[in-house]
Amino acid sequence: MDKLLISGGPALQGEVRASGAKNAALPILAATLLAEAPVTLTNIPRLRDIATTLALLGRMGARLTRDGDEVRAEPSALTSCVAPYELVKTMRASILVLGPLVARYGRADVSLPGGCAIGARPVNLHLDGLRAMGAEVTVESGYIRARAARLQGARLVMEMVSVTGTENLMMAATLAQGETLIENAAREPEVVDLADFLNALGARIEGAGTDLIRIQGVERLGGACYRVMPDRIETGTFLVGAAMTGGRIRVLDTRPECLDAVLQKLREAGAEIAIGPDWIELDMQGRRPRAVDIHTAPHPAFPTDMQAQFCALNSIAEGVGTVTEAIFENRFMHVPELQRMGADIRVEGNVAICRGVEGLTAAPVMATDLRASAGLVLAGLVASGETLIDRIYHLDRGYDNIESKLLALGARIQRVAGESRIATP
Ligand SMILES: CC(=O)N[C@H]1[C@@H](OP(=O)(O)OP(=O)(O)OC[C@H]2O[C@@H](n3ccc(=O)[nH]c3=O)[C@H](O)[C@@H]2O)O[C@H](CO)[C@@H](O)[C@@H]1O
Ligand SMILES: C=C(OP(=O)(O)O)C(=O)O
Repeated sequence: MDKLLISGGPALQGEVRASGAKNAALPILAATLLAEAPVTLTNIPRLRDIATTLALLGRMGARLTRDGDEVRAEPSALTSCVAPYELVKTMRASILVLGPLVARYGRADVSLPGGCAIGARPVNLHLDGLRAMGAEVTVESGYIRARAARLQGARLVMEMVSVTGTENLMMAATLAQGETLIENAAREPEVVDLADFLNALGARIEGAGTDLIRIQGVERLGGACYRVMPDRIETGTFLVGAAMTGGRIRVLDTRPECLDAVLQKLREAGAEIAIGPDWIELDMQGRRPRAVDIHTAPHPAFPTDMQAQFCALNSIAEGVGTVTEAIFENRFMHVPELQRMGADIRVEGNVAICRGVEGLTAAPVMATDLRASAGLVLAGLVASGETLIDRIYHLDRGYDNIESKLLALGARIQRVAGESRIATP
C-alpha cells in the first residue's frame, strides 16, 4: 500500500494549477445519465472517486470514455439501474445516481451508502424528496429501491442544508412533470456548477446558488460540452500549505470568489492575499501564522472540508485558535495524529482547541479520511524530520497528483510503496 514520505522544512514557492473540482465533477458525471445526446466534459480531475464513478456508470451500461482530463459520454440505453454495494461502499457520492436514474428510467436500486469515518451521514432527505415527487421509495436489504412512472414537480422544504441532497433532487426534478421548488437548498458553488451543466443540456433551473431553486421539468435533455469548475478545497489546501511554511505561492485556474471565507481566515492568520480573475496569490514569507477561530457551516460560511487543514495551521501558529465542527459529528480524526507530531490540541465536544507550538516533529501517522489526510500532509511539510503517512488511498480519492504539485512548489515529498524508511528507535 502506498505511503507518502515528507521531509519538512522548505517553504512552498511558485505556481500551481488547480484541478477540476471533485465535488462538481461527481454530480456532473452522474447527470450524464440524463443526457440523450453526446456530452463532452473537460477539466475532470484524476482521482480515485472519478475512476469509481466511471466504473459505476460503465457497470450500468453507460458509454463513457476518458482521455486525459476529458470525458465523453455517448447516449446509451442502460442495461442496469443498480448501484452495487461494492462500489458504493468505496464512495458515498455514488448516491448521486439515484435522482437521475429515477427521473429518466423510472427505477433505481442503489446500495445505502452508510456512514463513514467523519459521521453517520444519513440520506433521508434524498429519499423524502423523491417520495414527495411521487416516487415509491423503500429500503430493503441495504438497498434503496425507488420506482416512479414519471416524477411530479413538488415543493421540497429541506429540513437541513444538504449538498448532495440538493443535487440529487435538482437532477430528478429536471425531467419531472411541472415545477419543483427546493427550499433551504445548499448554496455551494458545486451546486451552481451542476445547475449550469444541466441548463446546458436543456434543463430549466433558476436560483442555484441561493436557498430557493426553481426547476421547470422538461421532456428530455440533450448533450453539451462543459468545463467543470476548479477545486476550491484543493486551492485552499495549497494556500494553507504556503501559509504554514512561510512561503509564497500563486494558485492558477481557480475561482477566488468561491473561497471568501477561507481567504478571510488566511488574512486573519497574517497572510497577504492578492487575487485576479482566476488566480490567488498568498504571501507569508518568513512569517509565522497567527492562530484563528473557525466555525464550519454551509456555504458561504467556512467549509467543513477545509477544517482539518486549519487545525494543522493552528497547531504551529502563534496563540490559541478554536475549530468548531458543526456539520459532521466525527470530523476530528486528524487530531490524535497531529498530537503524535507534537501538536497541543484538546477536543471538547465539537470544538478543537489548538494551542500553537513552535514546531512539530515528524512521526509515522495514519490518514483516516480525505481531508484528515490533507491536514497531515500539511503538518508534514513543517515538521522536523521525515513524516510517513499511511493509508493515503483516502488522499487519492480527492487530490489530483498532490505529491507532484507539492514537489513543484519545493516540498520534499515522495510516494513510497510498502515498507517504511523510518527506523524504529
Ligand atoms: C460529494 C460531495 O459533494 N461531498 C460533500 C457534501 O457531502 P454530503 O452532500 O454528503 O453532505 P451534506 O451536505 O448532505 O451533509 C450535511 C449535513 O446534513 C446531514 N444530512 C444530510 C443528508 C440527509 O439526508 N440527512 C442528513 O441528516 C449530514 O449528516 C450532515 O450532518 O457536502 C459536505 C458538506 O459540505 C462536504 O463535506 C462533502 O465534501
Ligand atoms: C467529505 C468529502 O467527500 P465525500 O462527501 O465524497 O466523502 C470531502 O470531499 O471532503
